[in-house]
Amino acid sequence: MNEDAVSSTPRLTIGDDPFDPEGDVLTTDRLEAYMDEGRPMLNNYTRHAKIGGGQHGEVYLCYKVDPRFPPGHPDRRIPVAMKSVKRDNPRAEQFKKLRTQRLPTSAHTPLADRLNTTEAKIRKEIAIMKKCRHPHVVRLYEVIDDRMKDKIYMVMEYLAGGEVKWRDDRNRPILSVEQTRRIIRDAVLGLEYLHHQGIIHRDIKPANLLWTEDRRQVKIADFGVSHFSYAQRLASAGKAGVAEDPEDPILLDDSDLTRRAGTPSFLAPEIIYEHRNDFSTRSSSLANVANSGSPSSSHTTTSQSLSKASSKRPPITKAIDVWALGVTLYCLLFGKTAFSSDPGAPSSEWKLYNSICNQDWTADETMGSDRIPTGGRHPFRGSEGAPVINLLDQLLQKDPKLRITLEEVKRNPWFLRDLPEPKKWLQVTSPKGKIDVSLDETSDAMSSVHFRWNWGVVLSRRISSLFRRSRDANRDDRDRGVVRSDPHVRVRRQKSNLPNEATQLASMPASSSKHDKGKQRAESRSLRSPKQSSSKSLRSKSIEHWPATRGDSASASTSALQAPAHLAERRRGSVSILTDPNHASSQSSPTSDKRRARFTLFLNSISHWRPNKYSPHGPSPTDTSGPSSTDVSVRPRTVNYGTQQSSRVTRRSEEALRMHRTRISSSGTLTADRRASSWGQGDQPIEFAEVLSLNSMDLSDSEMNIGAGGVGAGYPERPFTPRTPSRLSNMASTPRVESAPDERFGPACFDEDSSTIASAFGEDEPWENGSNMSDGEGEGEGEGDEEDGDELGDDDSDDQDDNAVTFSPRKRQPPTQD
Ligand SMILES: Nc1ncnc2c1ncn2[C@@H]1O[C@H](COP(=O)(O)OP(=O)(O)OP(=O)(O)O)[C@@H](O)[C@H]1O
Repeated sequence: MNEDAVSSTPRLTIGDDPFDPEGDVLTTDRLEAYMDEGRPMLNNYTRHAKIGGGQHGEVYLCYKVDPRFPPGHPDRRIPVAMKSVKRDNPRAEQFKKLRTQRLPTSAHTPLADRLNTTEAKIRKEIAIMKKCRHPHVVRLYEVIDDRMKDKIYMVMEYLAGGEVKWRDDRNRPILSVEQTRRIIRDAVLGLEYLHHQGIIHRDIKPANLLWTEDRRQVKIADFGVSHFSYAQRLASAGKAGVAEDPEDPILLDDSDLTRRAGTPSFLAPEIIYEHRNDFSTRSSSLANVANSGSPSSSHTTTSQSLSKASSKRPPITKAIDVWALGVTLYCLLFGKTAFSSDPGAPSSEWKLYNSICNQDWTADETMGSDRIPTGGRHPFRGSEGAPVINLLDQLLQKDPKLRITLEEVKRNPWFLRDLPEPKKWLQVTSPKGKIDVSLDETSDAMSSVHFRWNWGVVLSRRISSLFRRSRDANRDDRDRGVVRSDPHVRVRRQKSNLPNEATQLASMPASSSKHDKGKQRAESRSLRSPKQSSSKSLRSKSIEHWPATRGDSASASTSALQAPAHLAERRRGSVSILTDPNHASSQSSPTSDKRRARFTLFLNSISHWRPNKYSPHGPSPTDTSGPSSTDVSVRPRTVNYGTQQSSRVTRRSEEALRMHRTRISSSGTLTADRRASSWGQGDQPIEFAEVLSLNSMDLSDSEMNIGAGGVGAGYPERPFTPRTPSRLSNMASTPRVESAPDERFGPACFDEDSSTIASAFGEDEPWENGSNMSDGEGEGEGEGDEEDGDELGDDDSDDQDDNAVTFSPRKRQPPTQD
């Protein structure tokens, strides 16, 4: 390749365009491990240093190689983080045996297999990360899932700055208050986006906030224990914003809720609720203290909330992330966690939880490495520390119902300080403007039959007549327990035992699974008018009142108008037709509802027909008889290394859910009540013992902070050194510090205009890698250094031990991409 050709070659991409906010996550079902010029390769990725290791997996720095560029060209490689997690489930052995029998490779993964231990965990993590496209959330580019291998690989955006460090070895803060504000601002933006997507992170802490290479941004990482809440997504985005996801069964699986997730010091009081004391006496004494010292009013609020919080176990909602964010802010400001056991006393988990539930936090006289005076725990109004202490007070509100929301955090004066245009910033960073699920997208997502509402008027007339003819036939079919499907296939499905439509609308369908009930409850709740909601409030005490009723009343009322059609369609297990709220509200009339219902029936009748989607060799799309019919892997794009022929068997999520229900309800790992109520979506609170198995065991002080991380080694003497050597920095995708302001977001931003504003930093000066920003010397040594023989040597030895991957010595032909 000559110079000119190289310079005109488009920038290297991962997948089609990894930085395209709309870009799909690539799914690759073949893994080839080989040595190329002495380096281990995994498909197109050269593997380098190990940059992290978690409970279940390892994270490696890798480089995507673009063969279009000659060796040595700066665009030939871009860094990525590759996390590998070993499939480790009870069926692993069985799989191995099956593999040796040379069963054909297929992405057709029985759902039951997806719901086991580690594999289920990573699949859920993947499913959640696939939903995320935000400048402050670590981006997933590709999933390499070769069923013949023991590991699943996640290729992610590489955050070269490492995790946020916040304390020195003597527990003193190492970040300035201004730096802290910027970090928290980034985290709030990322978290707000996640919540809007219906995702509860469950493990917010400094160690899960990763710096970009230039340390101008942090991004939220590690979705290993995150939870997708259908109700939350519904509340944030409205019905029109909730497209069914092919990975619903994985996302909605909450068997992990029976395990406590998160890091002890960052757990919200409602998670460890049984550790609360009887607050009635305690709260009054705290209130007295609060009133005696002319404190800011916020403390009184916290104290009063203790007694209220004691009456009943509050639902566990996204507010747990807000609490954890409060603890994170506290860590950054004070160099220690907000709650701990009594100093001097032998530490125990029980004491920590007791402290979280029952004790107030304290504030040092100064905060940050710049030692700004706080004014103590109860500063006078107008004092320098009052705004931030006040914010902490609201974040660390023990009663989740009274806890500040992220929307409110964003309006806090301390939080907004130093932003040039706060109003514009608030406007641009609102996730509500970011997620517009168009009708096209939803119809595409719901069914492989492409249906556009733009054609609706014309089409409706045509298919109304068609429908009239087909309706009776359909009805007959349904009565006989037959579903229309692939033109060549007619199979029986479980016959509904529901008496009639009216009964079904009035109560939850007896034939629908428990799994779906929580979803239905959440939907029907959001469909209620505010008035109806309030009249139901006595009945639904454990339900979180999602902000949709406040902020999205238009879509809520629209949804209410759509309720009959929607419930009718759900009753039949059909695809949902999602409409543009404005469009729908303007057209809502008995006639249009009727028409919509007809469409629903029509789609229901044809939705099982997906021409050319099935492999001729795959199982029947509607064959529900065996485990092989449970594949849910609707994958938008697949790169098939070695062969261009895809033998994917896709299945609509609705079918998958049905399969899933049958399995789950019989296995007993998931109940709607457990899922719904533990996340504030259901009427029946579960026994807390089901969620937590708390053992009061003694932990040392350091153990208590396990996972909190944050110790900056060598602070403050050692200057900050970027983890990625400068030579490689030139190749990194993230722009250098000197870059123009608009580029600061790097290629992962949404668009140029919003990127400047959307930056939590809100200003153009480069991030100061001050001497107090120690990165831990040696931590990144050799990382990413392509010439570093030791590093590769390490990798090699790892590889020899790695029974999941064997790097064959042969040099492989460059793979072809879609
Ligand atoms: N995208 C990334 N860029 C840079 N480093 C990363 C990235 N993802 C993870 N790491 C590093 O790898 C470490 C482990 O990653 P991660 O937390 O995702 O693994 P895990 O198995 O889920 O860990 P844990 O069991 O602690 O939850 C992180 O602490 C971080 O230092």
